Amino acid sequence: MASSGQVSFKLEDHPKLPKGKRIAVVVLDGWGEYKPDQYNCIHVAQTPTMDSLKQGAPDRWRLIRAHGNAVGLPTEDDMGNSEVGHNALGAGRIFAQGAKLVDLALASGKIYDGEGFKYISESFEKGTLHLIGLLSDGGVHSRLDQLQLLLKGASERGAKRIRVHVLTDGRDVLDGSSVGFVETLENDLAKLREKGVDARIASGGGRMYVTMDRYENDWDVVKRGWDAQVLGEAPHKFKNAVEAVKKLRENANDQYLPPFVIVDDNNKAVGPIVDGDAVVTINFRADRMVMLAKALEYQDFNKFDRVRVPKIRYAGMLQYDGELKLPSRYLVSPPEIDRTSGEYLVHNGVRTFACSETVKFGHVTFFWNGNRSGYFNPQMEEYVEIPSDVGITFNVQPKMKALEIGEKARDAILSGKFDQVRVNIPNGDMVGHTGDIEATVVACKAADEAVEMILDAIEQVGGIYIVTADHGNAEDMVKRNKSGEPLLDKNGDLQILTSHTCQPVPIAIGGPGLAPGVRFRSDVPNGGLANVAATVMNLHGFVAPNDYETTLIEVADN
Ligand SMILES: O=C(O)[C@@H](CO)OP(=O)(O)O
Ligand SMILES: [Mn+2]
Ligand SMILES: [Mn+2]
Repeated sequence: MASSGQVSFKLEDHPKLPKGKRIAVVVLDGWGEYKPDQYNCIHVAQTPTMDSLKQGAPDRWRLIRAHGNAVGLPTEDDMGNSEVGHNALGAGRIFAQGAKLVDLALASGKIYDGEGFKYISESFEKGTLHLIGLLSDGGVHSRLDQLQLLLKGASERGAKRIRVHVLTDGRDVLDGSSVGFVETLENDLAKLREKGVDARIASGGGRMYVTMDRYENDWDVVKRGWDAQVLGEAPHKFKNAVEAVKKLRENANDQYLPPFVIVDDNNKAVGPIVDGDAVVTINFRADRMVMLAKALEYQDFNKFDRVRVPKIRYAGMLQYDGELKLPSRYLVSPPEIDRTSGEYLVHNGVRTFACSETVKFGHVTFFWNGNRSGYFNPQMEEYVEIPSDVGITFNVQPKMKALEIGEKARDAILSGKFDQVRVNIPNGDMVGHTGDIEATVVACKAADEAVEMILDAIEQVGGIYIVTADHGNAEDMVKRNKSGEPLLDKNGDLQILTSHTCQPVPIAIGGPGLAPGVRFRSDVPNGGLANVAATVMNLHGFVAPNDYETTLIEVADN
């Protein structure tokens, strides 16, 4: 690719496939393939369009891998997620992802030799080290064991006063598990205190209500976190974090716990962030940390009144946005996802339209383009964001904006202004995360209707479609034992699975513009999301770069 230090973005013509077809690239979020039982909401829902793709031409529908090593995660037990899924879909290669890079940096100790750690450690003598992030072993945004290692490593390297600001999960792990995670953390902090380190939990709140908003859907979420973490103010005050989580769970689940601060005997917050302190946001995943990173780092900031802006040394676990260089300091270098398919295609004349609603908008833009904000070429691309509903859990509005996304995609296809129309349809995932099975069934139906609308438009213009998903979610809503039987909790209730899964996802190609003889190859049995980019490039009439994962399709002579 690289010639004399410069990347050539020119793609070779495909020997058999024509250019100029209009192509819809549809990503169903959280739509895996699993056995058809009553907890498989995709199976229960009426999904005639997706069913017809599956039951249609057998060599134009298959399953691909969307979890573990196939998307650059540390182990085969790691479920897929939107970040790594869309990265793989867009970049056409498998990059070691944040989870893995942080593991390696912690294991080798290199994390402590980097610029980022040196920078924050200059505050250790006089200031407090604050660690803010998601507290679970979900492995999607962060991992408890990484936090534990960092606590140990930082205290061994001079951090004398440490405050942890926890965000409870219940989305990548079972609801209710936050109590156990906070207990574990409290034990670790107690051990540090025995060694003379003044280490405590300072504040907390549920990830979906405090701090971890994304794509600027609702700045109030970040403000609630700021007030607790930085200002030491929250509607709920407790002496002890385990007690806080247990009490607040009486009225909310882990994802939505209201903000709380831990106070001392004088009712004073034990860990506001003040001048001279160091802050690390411990999530490796970008989307739900970027907003807080902006609030912590930007001098000019008007999204909410920060009241007090402490002079701190701030580092992200990773750099979250390569284009914005945000945050400017970080402990571990992010994956260098370069030469994404989006960048190649605009250089080769492919005009692109991308759309989703706010909560998934960055998935088909930012993640698709290798964690990069903005256009490669504004003359060739248009990205449309449909505002998501704010302040609700999506089980009350399970249709979300699927219809609107379908309409926008349809109009973009019919307009003739674009060669690729790319969408993410969020319903299976966003409603699946609520654990509400009935609502998730409604969600899957709505997603299917959006697909139908897009395929109709492709039919009208003689185009091609490629329909796939980024990882599983709605196809399995219960926790199961090894033989696949649903597990009950100690009260005899079903254990609802709010998280993603390790299931494969479907991929289907078709449409009147698909050249005769195009079919899935049989010699890529382990194909995964990273094989999709080369496939899409072929359908646009190009051969993918040599180092891309191989295409899933071939053209049979007939
Ligand atoms: O909501 C999120 O942040 C994750 C789950 O933690 O889901 P997705 O990867 O589908 O965005
Ligand atoms: Mn997703
Ligand atoms: Mn999800």
